[in-house]
Amino acid sequence: MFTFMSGALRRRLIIQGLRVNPVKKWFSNNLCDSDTIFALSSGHGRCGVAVVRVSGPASALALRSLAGLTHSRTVPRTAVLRNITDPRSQELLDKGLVLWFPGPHSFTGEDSVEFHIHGGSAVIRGVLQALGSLPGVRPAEAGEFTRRAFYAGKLGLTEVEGLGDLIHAETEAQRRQALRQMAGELGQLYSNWSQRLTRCLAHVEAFIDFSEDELIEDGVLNQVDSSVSQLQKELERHLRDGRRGERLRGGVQVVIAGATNAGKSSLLNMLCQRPVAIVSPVAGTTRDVVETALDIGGFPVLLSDTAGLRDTPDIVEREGVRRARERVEQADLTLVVVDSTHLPRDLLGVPSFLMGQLRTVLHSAEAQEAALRGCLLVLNKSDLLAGQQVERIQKVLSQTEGLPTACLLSCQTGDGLDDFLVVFQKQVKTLCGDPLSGDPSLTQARHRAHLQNCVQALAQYHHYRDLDLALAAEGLRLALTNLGRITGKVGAEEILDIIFRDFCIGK
Ligand SMILES: Nc1nc2c(ncn2[C@@H]2O[C@H](COP(=O)(O)OP(=O)(O)OP(=O)(O)O)[C@@H](O)[C@H]2O)c(=O)[nH]1
Ligand SMILES: [K+]
Ligand SMILES: [Mg+2]
Repeated sequence: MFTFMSGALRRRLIIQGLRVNPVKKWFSNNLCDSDTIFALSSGHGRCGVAVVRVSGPASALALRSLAGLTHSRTVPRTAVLRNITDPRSQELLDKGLVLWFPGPHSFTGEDSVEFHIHGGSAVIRGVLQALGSLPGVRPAEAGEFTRRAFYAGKLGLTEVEGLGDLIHAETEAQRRQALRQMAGELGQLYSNWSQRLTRCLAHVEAFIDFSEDELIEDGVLNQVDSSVSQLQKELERHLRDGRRGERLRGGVQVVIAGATNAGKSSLLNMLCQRPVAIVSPVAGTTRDVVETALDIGGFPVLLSDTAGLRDTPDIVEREGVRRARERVEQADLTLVVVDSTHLPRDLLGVPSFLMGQLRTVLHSAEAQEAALRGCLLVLNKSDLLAGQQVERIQKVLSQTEGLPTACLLSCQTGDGLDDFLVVFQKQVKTLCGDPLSGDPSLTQARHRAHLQNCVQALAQYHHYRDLDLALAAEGLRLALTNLGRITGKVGAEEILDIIFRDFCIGK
């Protein structure tokens, strides 16, 4: 469309900082990239095989010194079984597999070597010390391999984060989400938005520069308007995801709450299958928040048991109750536990009794609809009910509207546990969403903040569009900067520092 744009305008865009990459400056200020680095890349502790990774210009030297291989005569990316010796003493350290990855076709983009050795601590120490004795070779800092890969353009920031998440993934669903992000789907989504925005900005700039000379077709700005509105819609939809991706990454916060002695700690112990919390007939046993991580059908859950809610003169218990309330406020899902032997004998009174319990736990006069959706009722101690009572209660509940799903169970006998788990899993799954379907999810608060700024900046465009086109363009530029911060195209030093700091050595 604007073939004339290539000259002056493009230069201006570059001067205004759109293509300048501050990452480079930051990198050279902070770490010396001419060093060759090494680290144990497999886990610590005794194991069958350990992987030691080397990256940087002296990798060929490491290959020759420890494995007696000349890089030019070694087949790239192919394992060879070699004696591994200490170059200082020529002492045999181990016999293992050696792989040569000449740059740029390596993870970091630099020359790299991998030593797959036996996992004993003396073997590992010997090889690491031998590498450290070579000139220009030093131990890697946390996350340095990934940092180099990022710098070499092998990974975008969202992919780096995906890789970090993959390393830390503990459940199936977390692994799926992380793999998807690492493969670049989230990065692609954001890059696509960036490209569209860049185009919009270029058109507005062109309009500013050339419309007076009538070199520009009418309707260009209208086109930009509709592209920006469309982008806004997509961004807002992406943001309106109910925090599913972030929840799946960090774990669903599930809080067990209710009156004292309802059996909250018993429920926690039953779900974890170990005695995490103290159970006793003494009301007010639990005071601290007791937290454990669980895998519920492939989804991560952080389950917290809390102090029983009651008024008490005991200051320690009162603090426990305060903490319990705080947790309930922050919870994604609250399991409200009720001692079912306390249900009114007249079953018609059951719904209003339960509503009263919910109000106490959720701490609002109206147990609001939204709060109720994040709730499950657990009617515990069903073993103490007379035979037909269970069915009668279930019947009343099935005919009542406006209450959250209720499950009758016994933490003593395990009756009703399977049905409860089905309901529980379903709720957790809804809260996390399916990591494989639809657009990839937003996984980090960092992305959310930048995207929100981006939406605001787009609003700035609309606001100034008819008042001052230069300010409107500034809105687009700001939006673009924020998208760039997510993918690392516009590097802010602090962001990079945080991301790489969270990595382990050797990754
Ligand atoms: N019969 C029966 N007893 C139960 C059941 N669940 C818990 N109990 C008993 O109820 C008492 C209280 O159980 P806890 O799990 O300590 O109750 P809690 O809600 O954690 O109590 P606080 O921490 O004091 O608020 C204990 O004596 C448990 O053995 C159940 O399903 N059936
Ligand atoms: K108790
Ligand atoms: Mg307890």
